[in-house]
Amino acid sequence: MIPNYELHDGNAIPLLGFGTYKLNGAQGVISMDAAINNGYRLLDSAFNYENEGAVGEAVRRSPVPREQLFITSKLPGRHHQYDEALATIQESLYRSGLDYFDLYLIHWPNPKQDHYVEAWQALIQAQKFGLVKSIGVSNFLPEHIDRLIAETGVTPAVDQVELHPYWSQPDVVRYNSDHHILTQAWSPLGRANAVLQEPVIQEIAARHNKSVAQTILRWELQLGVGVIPKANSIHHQLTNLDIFDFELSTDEMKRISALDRPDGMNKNQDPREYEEF
Ligand SMILES: NC(=O)C1=CN([C@@H]2O[C@H](COP(=O)(O)OP(=O)(O)OC[C@H]3O[C@@H](n4cnc5c(N)ncnc54)[C@H](OP(=O)(O)O)[C@@H]3O)[C@@H](O)[C@H]2O)C=CC1
Ligand SMILES: O=C(O)C(=O)[C@@H](O)[C@H](O)C(=O)CO
Repeated sequence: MIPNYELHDGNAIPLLGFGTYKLNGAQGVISMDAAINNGYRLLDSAFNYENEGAVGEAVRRSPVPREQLFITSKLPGRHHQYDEALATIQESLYRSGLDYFDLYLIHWPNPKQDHYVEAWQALIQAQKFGLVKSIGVSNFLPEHIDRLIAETGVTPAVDQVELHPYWSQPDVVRYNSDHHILTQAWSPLGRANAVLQEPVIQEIAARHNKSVAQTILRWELQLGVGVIPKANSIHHQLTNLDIFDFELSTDEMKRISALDRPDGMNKNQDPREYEEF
């Protein structure tokens, strides 16, 4: 039901996945388990979410074979130095109880700290060791990716960035597409902020008999972007999957894209400045 995208390394990734930020502990496992039962195959986690153990437990509880699931985790900023990065990827695996991740990302470039190139070298090595199948980055701008390619010769397979109608980053999406890097949208629903009350999208959604959230996710897919909405609510989980039976027109796509605004970032986490450890 969910289409895959073929990454430049030959691996396939579902274009719609399940975000797990803030899904922790037993309730987190229940929510992730429900998501898999409802049809999601990709779970997006991170070392810093402190829920890699819950992700692993949901995978083990699921009747879906491990090889049909796609599990992502991410390297935190405090462990960018090469040896620490490799040990952290191993620690992520121990926490999850999994043998490998399908995708591992550098969570933030932290350009002031300036160790993201050696973090990338560690991800390249982890892929060679078989700890991770695909490697990528998150919150990287073209200038950061240019440097990774220039200094290592290896292009990330994925760039996971903030993307929703108020912050659609067309330059990043174009750069990634030109380099066969899949852009994946985090907070694709703007973390349920005012965008869900946006009149332009309400009008377009009503025309298609869909919700605003479904219309936004559809707009993102038609931009060529993967999406990982988080939903604890079962109703949200199900409706977010139901976005493959309608299509937005070119004009509707343009009207939603026109909502982009200079102050549209949700929490002012500009990767040029923001550092997360
Ligand atoms: N790489 C990075 O730096 C980052 C990555 N991420 C990843 O991206 C994922 C998604 O982003 P996130 O920040 O969680 O925000 P989302 O944009 O996915 O929004 C989640 C919120 O939207 C609500 N929601 C979900 N579906 C619907 C719907 N159909 N209608 C109305 N409301 C809905 C959820 O409610 P409820 O839960 O109650 O159902 C929740 O409050 C994260 O979980 C994480 O995996 C996020 C931030 C940064
Ligand atoms: O959720 C993530 O992946 C993050 O990187 C965090 O920055 C998150 O966006 C957050 O809101 C932390 O306060």
